[in-house]
Amino acid sequence: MMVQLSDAVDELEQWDRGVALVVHGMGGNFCAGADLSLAREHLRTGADGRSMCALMSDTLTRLRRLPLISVAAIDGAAIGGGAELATSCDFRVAGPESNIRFVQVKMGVSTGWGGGARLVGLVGRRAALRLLAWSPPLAADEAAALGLVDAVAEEEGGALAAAREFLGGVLTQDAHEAVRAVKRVVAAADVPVSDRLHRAEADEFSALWGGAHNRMALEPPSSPRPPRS
Ligand SMILES: CC[C@@H](C(=O)O)C(=O)SCCNC(=O)CCNC(=O)[C@H](O)C(C)(C)COP(=O)(O)OP(=O)(O)OC[C@H]1O[C@@H](n2cnc3c(N)ncnc32)[C@H](O)[C@@H]1OP(=O)(O)O
Repeated sequence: MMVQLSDAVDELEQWDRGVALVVHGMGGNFCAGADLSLAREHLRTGADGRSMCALMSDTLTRLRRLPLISVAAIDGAAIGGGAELATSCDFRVAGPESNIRFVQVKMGVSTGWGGGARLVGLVGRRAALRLLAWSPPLAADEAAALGLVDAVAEEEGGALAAAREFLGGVLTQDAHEAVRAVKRVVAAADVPVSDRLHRAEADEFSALWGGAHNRMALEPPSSPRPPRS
């Protein structure tokens, strides 16, 4: 999935007539983060963790810098890397029963895909630290109150339709080139800072990935693991 996402962003970078993008999940959840089976079997060391961060940080940064207005349509769970993916979009629209949870600390790591730095930008320093260090599951209305979610759909399963509605004004006005231009202007504003912060975040992540706490947290639920909350 990580490679497929990177390939999809490659394609979107070539889409010169587009104005908007909605990122959504399938099967009732937005995204459950990294594939835990893959991580258990094939991503065992800090060096593996660094490679994963390099790919995902690059992919999500490129997604964020596309000259398209991007909206994450969040029904169900956005967990771990899934929460980081949600922060890489320009806006988030969530179903009323959805939840966003940064479980990284429970997994024995920090954020590593640039989501920590983006979260500070979205909700501020104190709220970001609370969401990252305590890992509470964040309900849609609480996320909206923090400014992490921009609109809450009327019913669960309705995030995709609500995201389209949210974008309505941008899609109907005859100013595609101008919208792409303002998105490029906004995206350029955070380039030097975000590149430096994302490298530091990947350093923190890879120093912890593959460590004892992380290995235990990656075990299947039937095995002993640290409590999540
Ligand atoms: C390296 C990045 C790192 C980070 O930065 O944090 C991560 O992203 S680590 C991954 C963090 N994600 C999780 O811990 C997700 C754990 N999963 C859940 O909380 C729940 O499964 C869910 C996503 C909320 C869905 O719950 P529900 O609808 O009740 O379904 P199930 O729990 O029965 O799950 C169905 C099925 O899917 C498997 N599953 C779920 N998440 C993952 C995952 N991340 N990787 C691989 N497989 C996952 C789950 O094991 C079930 O499988 P089966 O038992 O075979 O049906």
